[in-house]
Amino acid sequence: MVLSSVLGFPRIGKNREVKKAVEAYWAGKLSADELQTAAAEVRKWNWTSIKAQGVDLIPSGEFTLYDHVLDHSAAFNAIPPRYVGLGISDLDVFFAMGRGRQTGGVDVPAAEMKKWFDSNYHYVVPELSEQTEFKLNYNKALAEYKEAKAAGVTTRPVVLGPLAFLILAKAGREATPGFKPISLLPKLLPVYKTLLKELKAEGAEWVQIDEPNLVMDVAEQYAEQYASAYAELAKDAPKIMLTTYFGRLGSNLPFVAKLPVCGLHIDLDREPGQLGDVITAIKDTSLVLSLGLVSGRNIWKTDLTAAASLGRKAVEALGADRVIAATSSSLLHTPVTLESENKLTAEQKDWFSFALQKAGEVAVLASVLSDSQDSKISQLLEENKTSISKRRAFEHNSDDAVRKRVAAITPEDLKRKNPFPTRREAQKKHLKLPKFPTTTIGSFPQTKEIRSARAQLTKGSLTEDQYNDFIKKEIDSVVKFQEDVGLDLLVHGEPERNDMVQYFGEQFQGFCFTQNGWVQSYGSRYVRPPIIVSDVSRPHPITVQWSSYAQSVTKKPMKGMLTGPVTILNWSFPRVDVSRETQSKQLALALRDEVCDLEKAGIHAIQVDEPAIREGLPLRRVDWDNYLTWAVDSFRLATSGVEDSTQTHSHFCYSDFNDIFPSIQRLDADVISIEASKSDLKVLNAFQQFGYKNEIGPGVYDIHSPRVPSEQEIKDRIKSMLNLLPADLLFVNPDCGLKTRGWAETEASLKNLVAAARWARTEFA
Ligand code: MET
Ligand SMILES: [Zn+2]
Repeated sequence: MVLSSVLGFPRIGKNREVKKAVEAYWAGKLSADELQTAAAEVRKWNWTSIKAQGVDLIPSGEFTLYDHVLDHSAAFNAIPPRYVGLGISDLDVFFAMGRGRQTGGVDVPAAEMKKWFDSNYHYVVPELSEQTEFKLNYNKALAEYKEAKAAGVTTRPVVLGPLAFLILAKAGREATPGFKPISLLPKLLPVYKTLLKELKAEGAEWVQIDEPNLVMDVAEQYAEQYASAYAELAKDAPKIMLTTYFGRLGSNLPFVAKLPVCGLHIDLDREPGQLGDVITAIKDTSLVLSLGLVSGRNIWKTDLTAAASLGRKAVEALGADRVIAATSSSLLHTPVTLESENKLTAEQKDWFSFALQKAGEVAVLASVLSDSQDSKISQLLEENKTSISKRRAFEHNSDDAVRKRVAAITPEDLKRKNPFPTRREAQKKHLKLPKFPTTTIGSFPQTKEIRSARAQLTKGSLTEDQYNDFIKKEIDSVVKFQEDVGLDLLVHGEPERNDMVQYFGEQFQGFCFTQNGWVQSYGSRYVRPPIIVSDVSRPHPITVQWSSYAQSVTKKPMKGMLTGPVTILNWSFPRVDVSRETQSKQLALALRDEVCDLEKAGIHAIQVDEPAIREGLPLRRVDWDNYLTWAVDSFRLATSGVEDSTQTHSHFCYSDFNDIFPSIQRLDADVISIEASKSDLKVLNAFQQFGYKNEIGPGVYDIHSPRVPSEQEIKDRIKSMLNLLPADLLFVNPDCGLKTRGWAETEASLKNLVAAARWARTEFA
């Protein structure tokens, strides 16, 4: 019989219970016990709900209060020395690593965060060195397996594999130069062995071990380590389901097929084409093949008929007992349940399926593949066929004007009028910025008042006019604040935006929105990605009224603020009937009109944020060029309609530039701001090495943490930046927007930032 399985479930709670509990705990309003109780309730709801959908293999252990990679670091005692001996509880150490801590005499920044493969989820990067002493501080997989059992649900525990853990890790500050985390594999394996042995002793039949790096080029060089590690682990463990996702095994398949595990999971949502090769490679083994047929990354209802016909190939070749119908990856990238949506039309609701509905889909698929004679199953399959054909009919309704405009794009549309040096002179005259100009990345604290005004507008208790007046007052005070603090290039603060992507989606044609479609981005930060459902266009100017209002209340230059085409695409749930490239170009054209309108309205610095360009990078290098070409072209299409004197900015919240540097250069933004505060400044070497000539603002402090950087810290930062970058190219700014911060720390931090920039002006005059 074909079994069904879910690889992981959203850990945020149906009503964002986890966010609420975690933040209440941080605020001192909830005790640690109360927090754990709230978390346990969410876990129980997840398990019992997945079970009620008829799923056979239900995940446990992947739940987290912050990040699942951080859970592993904490459980394995991979705690960097700066978080040890602080005299705080283990739970607080865990949160200190995730978000930094600055209370009661303790002052530690957060550990580095990175994007999880090509998703918008961020994990906390493990930091290892020769001194790391792995031990199993606690067995989370075991604890949650038992907890589920007590709740009446038998689960398949999930752990992140040892190779993944080490490949995702970085060398800590204590490590000697040249240290490679992977060298710790022999020291780490005993911990995994204990963990797995305990699971087995407790009766766990299967364990899901995630090794997502197996879909990347990097895995090939570790073929031997995978082999020896799994040979070791398989000795005394539940049956291991080696789990890959987000891509194809490709060249790694030959060695993966030989690993001594009991099952292999592959992603057929992203890479349906790999099924044939995988079947051939494992046919003569006894491996169980888990088919990722239901997308863990998107929200479209699965075409069950198509999925079943793909699945049938595996059943025919391997037999039903060796096949599992599964989600392609963990469902943590999808919202919890469609049941929470009351505003979507019946037509729209019928297009989608969220995590809980996807659990139902794998159960139906497994029944179909097992040739179930159950009339309920055939009825569900028929209903699914009807939904899918209705959606196809909708998809065929295109916006011809938009399609024609995309088809008519010429190389000239992608070019500024003159090269950067010429533009720079024009901009200097126009903007009159001092040396080491200070600016921010755009957003200022999104306070309770702002959120409540927005909620009142939605409810109708504030009229549109009242709301607009409120936003204007907000802009007044943010502008005044920046003048008082002494910043040079101002922003309006983005108070009108619920989210940098959602806001634009709401103004564009072609999007649809959920009320509760929250997805975890990092820690307790969740986003609600818009859904692109049809061709995209801009029916009217969007930000012009706010930016020009802001400019009207100050003499200092105002920077307009837009979200870039690639980021809007990557942070939305895209269509699957049209290529991402086409969707990106449609967005770029809509934004190009907005950029030109801003310029016409007297805004001469315009920032188009592309923080998501990098995470959209395909996982295999051979696929990079194609993506980078259309991604960079989209940015250029959006930004190149302006005069030389208009300064274009872009912003990225990451710092690993080396491998995509030529593309960053090809964006040809006049100024870019990047994250450089949490990582060391090695990143700037690339700018030096590649001869980057445009202006650049490497973030001087980390805004993801409430910690206030001292003036001295920022001066030191600037000083070390100047070792690598010419003084006349340097902007001074934080490393990202301030929307998640409070006013008190924002004011203190920016005052220090301005003071440090002023010091630099005299010091390096
Ligand atoms: C995630 S990048 C954020 C950029 C945006 N302009 C902001 O300041 O919030
Ligand atoms: Zn950012």
